[in-house]
Formats: sequence, structure tokens, C-alpha cells
Amino acid sequence: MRSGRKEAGASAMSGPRCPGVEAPGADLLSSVWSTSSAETSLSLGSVRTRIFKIIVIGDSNVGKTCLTFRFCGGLFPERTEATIGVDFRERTVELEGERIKLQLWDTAGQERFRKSMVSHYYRNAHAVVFVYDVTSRPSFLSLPSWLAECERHLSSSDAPRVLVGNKCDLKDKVEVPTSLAQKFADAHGMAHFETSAKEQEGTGDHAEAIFLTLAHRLRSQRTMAMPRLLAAQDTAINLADDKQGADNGSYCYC
Ligand SMILES: Nc1nc2c(ncn2[C@@H]2O[C@H](COP(=O)(O)OP(=O)(O)OP(=O)(O)O)[C@@H](O)[C@H]2O)c(=O)[nH]1
Ligand SMILES: [Mg+2]
Repeated sequence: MRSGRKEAGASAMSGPRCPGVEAPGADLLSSVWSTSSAETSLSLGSVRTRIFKIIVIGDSNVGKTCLTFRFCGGLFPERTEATIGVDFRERTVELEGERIKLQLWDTAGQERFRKSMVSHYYRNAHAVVFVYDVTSRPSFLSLPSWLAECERHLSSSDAPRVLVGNKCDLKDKVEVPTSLAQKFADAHGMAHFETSAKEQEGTGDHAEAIFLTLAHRLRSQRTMAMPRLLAAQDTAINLADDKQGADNGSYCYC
């Protein structure tokens, strides 16, 4: 894993900001770094807000920053730089009368920009979003090592985990068949989505759908995990094996 994207000059914990969305300040940073393992609740007047920490993981250049940026109210960023450390984005949604604050941790894909941060990423995370690039086989082949890292660091074994294939707007360049990714997701008890952070407004707000689905799952306190079909060591991917996965539905928002 860890593709060799060129280093960017961005400072740590900085990245594209979403218009109209406040970057979390010191309060948020201190609260997310010290939050308890149960979801945090904030009382804003009479309205209760449940807070969930969602970490977004995957190789460099797969589009983690673009996906989180889109969900948090921004357009597709014209230009991004490699994330250094982590960028925080958040958005509050109302689901069935309840306020849910999703704190997205947009993590660095490059090893050198993340190695000192890994335990902080996973600490008290409520859900994990694994992102690969549908036009990059290496980013898909890296998934077992991302899963292994998650197994090592995530304390909650039933935290929902979802698999997202990004850049499906690049239809002519697809290197990872949907059916193969679906099979991998099935085997690891994950819901699978394919999407594009770049898709234009009006053709469907894909990142929106993925994170809102996750918010519903978190809110209902149920896991999306299906029974594990493979032992932990059975994480090798056979790209030649392109049979349709059967158990979980695939959600394609292209
Ligand atoms: N065509 C297309 N390009 C995308 C999409 N999402 C991201 N990109 C491009 O992919 C490149 C990398 O996007 P980022 O969001 O910065 O990738 P990242 O996963 O955050 O990378 P790191 O921060 O290094 O881990 C940028 O040039 C984006 O413009 C997409 O859905 N479609
Ligand atoms: Mg990034």
C-alpha cells in the first residue's frame, strides 16, 4: 500500500475547507482526542446531538479528501495536496428528529505523513470508511493491509466498516471490477459503494448518500457487518477471480 504520490507542501492538519462549514477549532480537537468510547452527546439548548467519529482510510490519491470535502458542503476541490497527518471535517445532519454530528477524519494515505498518527486515527472511532480508486488496482490490492491495520488498532470490533470505490466517473479507466470489489466486501462484512467525488451536482450526490447511510446505521446502533466469511489471514485478493459477490447488495451511485 501507500502509493508514491508526490509530496505536497501543505502544513499538517490543513486542507481544503468547505464553504459555509466551520473548520473544527481547538474545542473539537480536544474533544475528539479525548472522547469516550461511547458516542458523545452534546446538549445544545434542548436539542441533543450525538457525535460520531468516522475515519476515512486508504492509499494516497484515492480521493479521501475530495469525498469528505464534498460531504461537508464543498464542491469538488479544484486542487488537493497530499494530506499530512489528518484533516478534520464535520457536518451535522438531522435524522428522524435527532441531530447527528459526523466528525470525519480525513487521514493521510502516505506512510510518512501518517505513521505517528495511526493510533490517534483509530482511537474511539465509531466507523471506518475504506477507500480505493476504481482506476487503480494497486489501491485495491492494498486493502488487506489497511484492514490488518484496522484490526490492530480499532478497539470496537463491531464498528461499521464500509468499502468505497471512488473515481467511477472515469469509466474508460476502470481496473477494479465491481463484482470483485463486492466479493471482497462480502468476505469482510462490509457494505460496498462505488461513487465519484467529482460527479457534477444534479447527477446525484453520492458522497452524501454514503455518509448518510452510515449515519443511519450508527444512529440505529446496529452494525453493518455481515458474518465474517474469511479468517483474518485470508485477506489475499485474486484479481483474476471476478465472480459476482452474492450476499451484500452493491450500491452504485454513478
Ligand atoms: N476523476 C476523478 N478524480 C478524483 C476523484 N476524487 C479525487 N480525484 C482526484 O484524485 C486526486 C487525489 O485526490 P485526494 O482527495 O487529494 O486524495 P487522497 O486520498 O486524499 O490522498 P492523500 O491525502 O495523499 O492520502 C486529486 O487530483 C483529485 O482531483 C473522482 O471522484 N474522480
Ligand atoms: Mg487527502
